[in-house]
Amino acid sequence: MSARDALVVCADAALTFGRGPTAVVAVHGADLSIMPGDRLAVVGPSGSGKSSLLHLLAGLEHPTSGTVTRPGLAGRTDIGLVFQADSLIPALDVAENTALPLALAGRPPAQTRRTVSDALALVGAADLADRLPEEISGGQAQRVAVARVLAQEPRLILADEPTGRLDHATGARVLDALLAVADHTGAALVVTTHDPAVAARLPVRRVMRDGRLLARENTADIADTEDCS
Ligand SMILES: Nc1ncnc2c1ncn2[C@@H]1O[C@H](COP(=O)(O)OP(=O)(O)OP(=O)(O)O)[C@@H](O)[C@H]1O
Repeated sequence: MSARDALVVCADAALTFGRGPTAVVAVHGADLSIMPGDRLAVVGPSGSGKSSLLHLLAGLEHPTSGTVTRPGLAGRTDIGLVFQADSLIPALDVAENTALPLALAGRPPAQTRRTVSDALALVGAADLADRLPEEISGGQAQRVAVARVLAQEPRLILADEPTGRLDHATGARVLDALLAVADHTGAALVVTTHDPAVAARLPVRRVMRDGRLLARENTADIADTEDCS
């Protein structure tokens, strides 16, 4: 696969918040390519710049210097985002929340219904379809957020601390759902986490420390982050 096949390419991409003496460099010149089918964990302690890097990949932030390009993506709809929590719309039930990207894209309701029920079944949330977000647990809500991404069929899934507020067992189910959805759709998957156990579920790991993206699969550094959540 060549660089032209990359979904996203960060070339010396930096992100600084503010100016002058109070400026915070959240990401120092990061070089990173996300290729189709990649499964990548970005692991590091709180404040190390993981979310900022993910926002650069997603185009939610523009690099202060360097570049972020998306040669292999047609547009924002090719990117599915999963955040830490609270991403469901309270007034919509689980099925409606899952259908939202499709409804916004103008997909016919009959086709949407089938996709939504398949997506909810894949993440183990089929029985929650009629419930409101306030009637389900945090872990269930995260699985619904993952189902919503599945319905969107993106080429790249970016998940920012998707298990951050969950206990280990619940977090593991959310990660199962993310991996199942990535496998089902063939999407590349990038997960940020401060939890080495979550990072260990993905085949490639990059450590972030003080805004710097360290070398691939540096397991000693991953172990070092264990107490830094
Ligand atoms: N909008 C912002 N304005 C100013 N500084 C910011 C902003 N967003 C992030 N930062 C700073 O950038 C640095 C990196 O933050 P970031 O949220 O990317 O780290 P993180 O590793 O994702 O941490 P966490 O796991 O706590 O979310 C931190 O010093 C943070 O305070």
